[in-house]
Amino acid sequence: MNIQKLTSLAHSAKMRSIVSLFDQKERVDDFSISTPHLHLDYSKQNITDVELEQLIEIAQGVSLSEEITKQFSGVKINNTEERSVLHTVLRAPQVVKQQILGETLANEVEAAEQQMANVVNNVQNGILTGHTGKRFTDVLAIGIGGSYYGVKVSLSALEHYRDLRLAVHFIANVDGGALEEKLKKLNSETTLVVVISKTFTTQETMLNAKAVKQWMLSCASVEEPKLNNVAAIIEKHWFAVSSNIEAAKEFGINVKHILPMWDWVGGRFSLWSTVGLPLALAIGNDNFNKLKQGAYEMDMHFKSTDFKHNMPVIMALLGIWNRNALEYPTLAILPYAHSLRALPGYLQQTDMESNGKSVSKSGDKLSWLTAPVVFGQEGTNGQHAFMQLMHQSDDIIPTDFIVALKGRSQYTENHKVLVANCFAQSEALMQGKTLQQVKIELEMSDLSADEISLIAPHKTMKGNTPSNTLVMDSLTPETIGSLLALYEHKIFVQGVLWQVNSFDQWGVELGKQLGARILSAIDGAEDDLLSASSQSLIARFRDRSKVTPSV
Ligand SMILES: O=P(O)(O)OC[C@H]1O[C@H](O)[C@H](O)[C@@H](O)[C@@H]1O
Repeated sequence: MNIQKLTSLAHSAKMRSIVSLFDQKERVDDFSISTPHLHLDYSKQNITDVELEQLIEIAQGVSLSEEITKQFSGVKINNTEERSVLHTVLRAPQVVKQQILGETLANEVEAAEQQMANVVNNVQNGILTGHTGKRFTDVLAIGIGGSYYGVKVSLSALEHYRDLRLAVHFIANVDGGALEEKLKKLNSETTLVVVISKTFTTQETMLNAKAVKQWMLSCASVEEPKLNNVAAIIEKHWFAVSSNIEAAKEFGINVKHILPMWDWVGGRFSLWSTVGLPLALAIGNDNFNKLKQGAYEMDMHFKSTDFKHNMPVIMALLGIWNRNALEYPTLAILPYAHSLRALPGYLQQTDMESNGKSVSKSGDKLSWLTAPVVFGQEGTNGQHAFMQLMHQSDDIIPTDFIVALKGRSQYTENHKVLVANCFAQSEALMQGKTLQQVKIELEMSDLSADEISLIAPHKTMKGNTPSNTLVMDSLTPETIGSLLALYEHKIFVQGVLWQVNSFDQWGVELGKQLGARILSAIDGAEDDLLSASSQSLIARFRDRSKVTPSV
């Protein structure tokens, strides 16, 4: 990436006000893009036509079009793991699957989709039941990271589409308190369990799965002594989604209940695969397919639209502009929809786990910074908390505002207020309030000149915070599919510009390895290579929890 070019371009941008850019008459039209399900207004970004053109040239300079083609056609762009990155193929029509994957693999994928659709139909129709013949009323999905966030965000976004006979619960955290709280609410006789783990080795997921198995078996032995047949209970109630079929079998899961995953679909992009089972159980096959259709439409837009009118490309370039040219280190995600409350968490994983890197694909140290720190919360709650800092500290925090024009509840007045708050915040963050404006306002009050001088600086707002506003008509499977695919592609484009491998996560791996070492140390193993701080914390824990050495 031509970082010098970016830095020199940013020189004048850093000095000017975003508001002044609106002198250009057609700015709102020129700085907006519509796709079948989404509308992006990026006119409140601190950027001009000319600068955007230069950014597009930078993108062309790293052969972005060719990189897009490589991704969609299955070239192994995840070079450190020698893998293709083909989540997009999962939402494409069968004929495209055949072209990209070849006939045999495409047929396997189709068979897995059919298997999943059958499970959904059979659970919803009461053909698949628990071991006592009762219908399933609850689904407990056990998984973490990419085997959790995508399903979680879509399920809360599409709550209105949920089959009310079936509630879906998640266990991701390894905290036993979370597990206990969840299990208290469940009836083991009518609970279907799905263990989602691509590797089927993730410590948290495996530990939780074992605990839930134990719970289910102990409930059965208390309530129905005659039916205390371990294999039958696990066989009927348990499902697995994994690419490690052997490990799932070993766990005791009925082979017919194991749905395959593919190593060419990364965990954080896997919602479109059989990982979506708990979601499909909740919203039904038709709606799940509509979600995929919405994503596919975004794929088509991304693949076939020139960069200037390409929503993911433009969002990516704006992100690069804010991060590397204007040097803003953070990105706020503010969905003005309670149903999208899980979006910031989901994007923290997809964005930061993908692009939080500092070496290029060929292993060279980069001379620019990559992914911003992503954070956020549902609006309007954030307004009554961290947004104070966004208005008045000297840090500028670029923001994505996301809102649906039509609400889903009967409380139309609430929805109007919600939307008004969304639009008001982007305006306030851009306009700010000068000392002069505050003083004029205060002069209308009873305050003395001295009091005005004292209070006025406290009421000024810096403004000039850039933002995108992403608007959809309403929250539907298609719009949510499009929205998630939009961010997937934005992240991909940024990875290409930053020249990183967006599809590995070695940093997370280190945490996993050290987690195992610390666990052994807690169990009594000597580990002199651990820091004095960690050794002391381990000793304190052993002392307080009376751990008996097992090694
Ligand atoms: O699906 P699993 O194999 O259990 O992996 C779950 C998660 O593990 C790690 O945290 C990875 O960084 C994630 O990308 C992955 O989604």
